[in-house]
Amino acid sequence: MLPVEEARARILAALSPTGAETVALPEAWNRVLAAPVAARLTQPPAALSAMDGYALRAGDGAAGATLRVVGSAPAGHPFAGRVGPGEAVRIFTGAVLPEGADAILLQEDAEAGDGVVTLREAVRPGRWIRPEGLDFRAGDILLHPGRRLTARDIGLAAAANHPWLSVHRAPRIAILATGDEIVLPGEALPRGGIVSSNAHALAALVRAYGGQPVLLPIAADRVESIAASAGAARGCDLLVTTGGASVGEHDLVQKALAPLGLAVDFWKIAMRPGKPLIWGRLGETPLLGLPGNPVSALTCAVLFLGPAMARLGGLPDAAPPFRRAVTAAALPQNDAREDYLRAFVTRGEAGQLMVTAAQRQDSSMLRVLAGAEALLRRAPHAPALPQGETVEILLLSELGL
Ligand SMILES: Nc1nc2c(c(=O)[nH]1)N[C@H]1C(S)=C(S)[C@@H](COP(=O)(O)OP(=O)(O)OC[C@H]3O[C@@H](n4cnc5c(N)ncnc54)[C@H](O)[C@@H]3O)O[C@H]1N2
Ligand code: MOO
Repeated sequence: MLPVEEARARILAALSPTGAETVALPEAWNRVLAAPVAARLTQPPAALSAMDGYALRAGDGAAGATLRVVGSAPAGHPFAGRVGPGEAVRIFTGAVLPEGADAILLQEDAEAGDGVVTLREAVRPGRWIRPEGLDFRAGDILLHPGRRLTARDIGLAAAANHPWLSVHRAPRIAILATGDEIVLPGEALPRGGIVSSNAHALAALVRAYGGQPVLLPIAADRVESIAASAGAARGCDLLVTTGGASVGEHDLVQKALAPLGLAVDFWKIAMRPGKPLIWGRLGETPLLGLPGNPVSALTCAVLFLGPAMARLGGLPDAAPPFRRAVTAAALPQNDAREDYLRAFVTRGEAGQLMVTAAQRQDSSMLRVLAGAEALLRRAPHAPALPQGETVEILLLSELGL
């Protein structure tokens, strides 16, 4: 069986980023930038006052001096003249510094008279002046491709005079749940019926990873039914199936899709939960076949679908963000499969992450998964560990899950 790392590498090697589309700035939040954002102007475009007060020549700025006020410069209305010796211009925050001036007297340090102003404090040259280009200059590259855009980035792009941005198209991920026993939440349940949680959980996960989920009709455990539903995935960037991945004669995903041109790259990996993972291509569409057990499906989604979506979405780093944590309870020896334990996380006295594996690890138990804060990685053949040892975890909240 294939090691987890190798399985992920093969998945990533088969995928390339989606094309670019242009979106208006408010739509660009959380999208991945596809082209560099260069400043279209210099910011600030000229030297500006950072305070309300008076613009003057620093040489005139001794405490006790009285200057003639020759004009006013509100923001957006630059003073047309020049500040000469013995003169000052009333100025406001964000206004262009008038020619000739090189210092600002704070309003709080000024005594305004009739057409004059007296300095209560000396001024310092350059104080309270934002020089031209303090933040950026025209042509500076402010944001690089591959960046997931934050609210701060949107502000920066707006300040640089970009009304639209070029971003990667959000990956379209088709989700196909299979199984005779599967019904949609809220439907009448036949005897032996199971409510399909996988499709909904996966759709939410796809959203959390910045993709667009496309929910296909549930397929029964019949070759024609699976083939018909899967056909609707054409045009998507990836088809994810759940269920029917294992070895039973009702586990039909591969059998149903083979006549449609399914080329399997690998099936079965050395991982728990998630052993019967399928990776291949259905015609043009990459296919990730997840196991039906809900915890297996979601754990595989974290370890393989998340990275696959990062690659499709144009992010430079697709590896899951493992963190170090300290065991708060002992762990047993592991077998040959890389194990991902549902685990609870607290903070130790020094702020370190402390992790405890849940007692029950059955791959059907969604309540345990929903209550867990992390997946705790156990390498193949990892030895038993006492309390206080370092392990690797994936923090589910950090993944937006
Ligand atoms: N003899 C063997 N049996 C099994 C093996 C094996 O190696 N030899 N592998 C086991 C492992 S590991 C897993 S994981 C499961 C995976 O099986 P399938 O992918 O074929 O999944 P199903 O059999 O269709 O379903 C398994 C389980 O999950 C429930 N399920 C399915 N779809 C959904 C859904 N959309 N929402 C919620 N729950 C779902 C289904 O009812 C089953 O209970 O195989 C083991 N067997
Ligand atoms: O690998 Mo299965 O996912 O053990 O439950």
